[in-house]
Amino acid sequence: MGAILPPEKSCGGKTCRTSSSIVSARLLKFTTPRLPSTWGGLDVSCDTRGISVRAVDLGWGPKPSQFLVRDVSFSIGGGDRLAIVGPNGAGKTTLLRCLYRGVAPLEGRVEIDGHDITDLTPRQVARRVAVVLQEMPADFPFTVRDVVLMGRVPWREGLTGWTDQDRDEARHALEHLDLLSLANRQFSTLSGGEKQRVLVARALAQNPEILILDEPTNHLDIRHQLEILALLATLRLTIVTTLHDINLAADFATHVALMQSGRMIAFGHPDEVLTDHAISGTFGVLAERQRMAGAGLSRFSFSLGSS
Ligand SMILES: Nc1ncnc2c1ncn2[C@@H]1O[C@H](COP(=O)(O)OP(=O)(O)OP(=O)(O)O)[C@@H](O)[C@H]1O
Repeated sequence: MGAILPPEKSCGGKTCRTSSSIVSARLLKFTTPRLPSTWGGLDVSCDTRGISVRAVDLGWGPKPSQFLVRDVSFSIGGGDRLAIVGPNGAGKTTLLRCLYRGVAPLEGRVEIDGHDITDLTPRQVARRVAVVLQEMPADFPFTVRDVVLMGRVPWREGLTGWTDQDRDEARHALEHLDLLSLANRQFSTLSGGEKQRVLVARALAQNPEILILDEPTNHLDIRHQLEILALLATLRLTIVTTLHDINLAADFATHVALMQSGRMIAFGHPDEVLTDHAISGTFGVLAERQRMAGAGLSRFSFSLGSS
């Protein structure tokens, strides 16, 4: 199946070939078992590239006698998309925290672009890694534009105000997430799905090389789930995301990590990791991959049978 290449356009003074917004992301078919690899050759900030992420024997817990994740090792390259899947409480969010330096590992290390993340300053990390978490700020007395501009904080020098570049990057991100019409709305008045898109826009305004997301499809209806993942799949960033929807993970990711009880029990290509046997055993359900008529599509169906 051929890739759909959006036309080149000028945005923020740069020429980019990118899905110009989430609206055009709607054109991207998200029903294929695997996104065509050429879709990964597009980006939002036009000149950004993803960088590698490596975890080596990683372990963390609130105290040394209580590890919540342990012995986690994996490696992905620049521009790869890793989906972390697993049951509730498996340690997915905890692993993400280690990856963006939200906590310091008790064991092992995380490397980005070959550098131990603990050797980098918080600002250096913030310039390379953007994070979209599940928790939403409740009463946030800022407009959508202000929230997205906050993504530019790591790039601010001293006490200077926002630069033209900051405003351009924020506008660029708003445009890509189809949020320009909401730019002057108070963030607190938005729906859950709209807030989610704003937080993704804020992360993109940060101009990161790695984007880490915790359940980015939470709060989104089916259409917006497909749109946001299709948009993310066009980025040239390295993406690490947790996803509860196995079918979305299979479609979106170049790599899948399966977590159970704080351990990464499988890592690799989605077809290798997401097998009936592995999903059934890990989630305690009866999972069955069903081939769909035409186009070589397949989908998991789930039931509460004995696994
Ligand atoms: N700071 C902490 N102190 C003690 N226990 C914690 C802490 N943080 C998380 N946990 C526990 O560790 C386990 C893993 O939590 P985590 O949020 O990483 O799981 P998850 O796989 O992301 O779950 P979910 O799919 O429900 O979001 C859970 O049982 C959680 O209650």
